[in-house]
Amino acid sequence: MSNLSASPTPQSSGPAIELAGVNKWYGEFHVLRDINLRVRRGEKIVVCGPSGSGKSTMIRCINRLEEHQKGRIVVDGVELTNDLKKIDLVRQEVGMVFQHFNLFPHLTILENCTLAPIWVRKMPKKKAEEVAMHFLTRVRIPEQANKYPGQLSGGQQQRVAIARALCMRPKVMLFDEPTSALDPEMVKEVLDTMVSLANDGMTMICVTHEMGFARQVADRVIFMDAGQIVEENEPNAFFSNPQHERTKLFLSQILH
Ligand SMILES: Nc1ncnc2c1ncn2[C@@H]1O[C@H](COP(=O)(O)OP(=O)(O)OP(=O)(O)O)[C@@H](O)[C@H]1O
Repeated sequence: MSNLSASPTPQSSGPAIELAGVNKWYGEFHVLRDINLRVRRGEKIVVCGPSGSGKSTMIRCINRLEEHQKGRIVVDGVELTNDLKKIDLVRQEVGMVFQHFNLFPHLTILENCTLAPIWVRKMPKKKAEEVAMHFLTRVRIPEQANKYPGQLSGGQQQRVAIARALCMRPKVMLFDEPTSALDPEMVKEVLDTMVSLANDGMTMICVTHEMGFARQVADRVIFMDAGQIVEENEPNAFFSNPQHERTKLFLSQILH
């Protein structure tokens, strides 16, 4: 199993993800306004901003859980269009971890992890189980493999969700507030797992208000407000010298 690092070898050069002039409306509501973002391979981006600023919508557009109406989104060289084959392909390349884990409650932890590799990647069951056990070990819960999600703590369930995403061998991992539904004592165990993925070279976009995590792993912190990227910078400069009044206000609220 030594070839199963969390981060697969990139297949091509160029940015891992590119958003160019991306706009999205929910009905009349203009939720994303001209988003431009290039994410390098191996780069770690932390996205923060007030509630309702469009953070989740932006990352949900990247794996096509939401559809943008204007602009371009390119993932690993493939532009997202309405071509279903391309969408399937992109979903396989982009792992997503949600706030509320989204595990299947009636499947065991092992079955949660092997479902997509078997049905989508057409991996033989035995191999899928071997891969699943590798990643459950990677997130330090191999002994939970035969339990059901309801038998695990929130922190353990979120680590299963991370392992499940890794089993698809994604090139990019998207995290949408992965710790905000957890009790404080479980936050650290999930953040530690994310730090270890970051150290392994995984390309990551994380919507989170865990600013300690941002300081520790982010190459760039992005601040969104009212559907726009208002400010971005490397963490030291972002935290010590925010430029926009909106960013200053936000940081003063969450850092105290
Ligand atoms: N499916 C939807 N239909 C209509 N409006 C939506 C939909 N999803 C989100 N919105 C609205 O779009 C705006 C942006 O939502 P989004 O969830 O992207 O923000 P966010 O920055 O991630 O917020 P939070 O930090 O609270 O999760 C919000 O005003 C929200 O109410």
